Amino acid sequence: MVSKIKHIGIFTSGGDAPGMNAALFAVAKTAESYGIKLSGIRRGFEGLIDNDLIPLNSRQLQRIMHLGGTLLKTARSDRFMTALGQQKALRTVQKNNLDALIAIGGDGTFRGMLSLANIGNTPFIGIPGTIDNDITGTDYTLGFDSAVNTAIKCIDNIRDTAESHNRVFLVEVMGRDSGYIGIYSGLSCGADSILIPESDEDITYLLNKIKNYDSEDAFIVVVAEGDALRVEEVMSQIRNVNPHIELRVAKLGHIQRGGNPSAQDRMLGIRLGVLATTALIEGESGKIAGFCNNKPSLSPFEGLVKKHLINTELKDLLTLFCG
Ligand SMILES: Nc1ncnc2c1ncn2[C@@H]1O[C@H](COP(=O)(O)OP(=O)(O)OP(=O)(O)O)[C@@H](O)[C@H]1O
Ligand SMILES: O=P(O)(O)OC[C@H]1O[C@](O)(CO)[C@@H](O)[C@@H]1O
Repeated sequence: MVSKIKHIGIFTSGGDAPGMNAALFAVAKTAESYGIKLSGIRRGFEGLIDNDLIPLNSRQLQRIMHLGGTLLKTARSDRFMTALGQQKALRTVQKNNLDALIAIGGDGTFRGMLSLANIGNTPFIGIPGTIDNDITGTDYTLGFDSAVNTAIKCIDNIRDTAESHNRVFLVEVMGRDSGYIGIYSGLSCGADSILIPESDEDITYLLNKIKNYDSEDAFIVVVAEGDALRVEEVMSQIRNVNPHIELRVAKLGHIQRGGNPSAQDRMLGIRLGVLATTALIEGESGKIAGFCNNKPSLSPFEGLVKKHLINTELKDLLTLFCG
């Protein structure tokens, strides 16, 4: 197939996520197979504003596709939130004769791409890359599985010490507005309680369970960072209902965003990279590449909303195991 696209620009934006390098590798490999030039834009929208481009090839990416982070670096760009920043970004696209763009990031990145689309007409496709798994149009985002695996390792370690001391532990996991890391890691570690932004009943379950708690067993509470009740507030509510227990807090933080991607994220990066590049070549634009029910899917950016809802099956699991 002869494509009108001769030169693609690609960048990573928002929080880094394990698997981004695998996706870059797959885009490079696919582009090369069609004789398309690939340029990497460094530091997300910041690099687009500053005309910070580097050539990319699959050989160089093959050697680092197993690493976490992103070769292209990433950023949260306040300058791109302004009309001036967006104009400068568009000039970079024109100056470098970029025929199409691929953005790897979260929902903020995709909102940014929509702003760019409003002032220019460069075709673009998004690859969902965020550990939060808070995007519609795909069952899983790049980096989520690795982040959950990292959180699980940490919580397992915490259980060892909690069991030894008969302690109650509050473990805060990441997820700016999303409880996906919380519910997956909590269920996988046998947590006694899981607090997520998508549930209102979870704190009631927790307080009911813990008010008369008097046991030699550890008691693990996983709290999503985005939950309406912050860890400190949860701690004080627990102390109010049961002042006798020994309580400790562990915030896992950015540990969850680093590390080599899991097999699942490497494969997802490869699949999404190929899907996004071939979609552009076939004339698609304004879509997010994803996998739904294990099948490739392209969803329009316009319909994109943050995936706030935890489905009924997961909610039922939460009630069964933590209710
Ligand atoms: N409404 C918007 N208009 C224009 N640009 C935006 C908009 N929202 C976000 N952006 C741009 O996209 C960048 C990335 O967004 P954000 O920081 O929300 O991360 P993200 O892509 O959602 O990833 P993560 O889920 O890892 O946080 C922002 O720093 C900003 O430059
Ligand atoms: O690294 P930063 O900019 O502090 O962002 C932290 C946020 O990014 C995320 O890790 C998503 O990338 C959220 O879970 C978290 O709230």
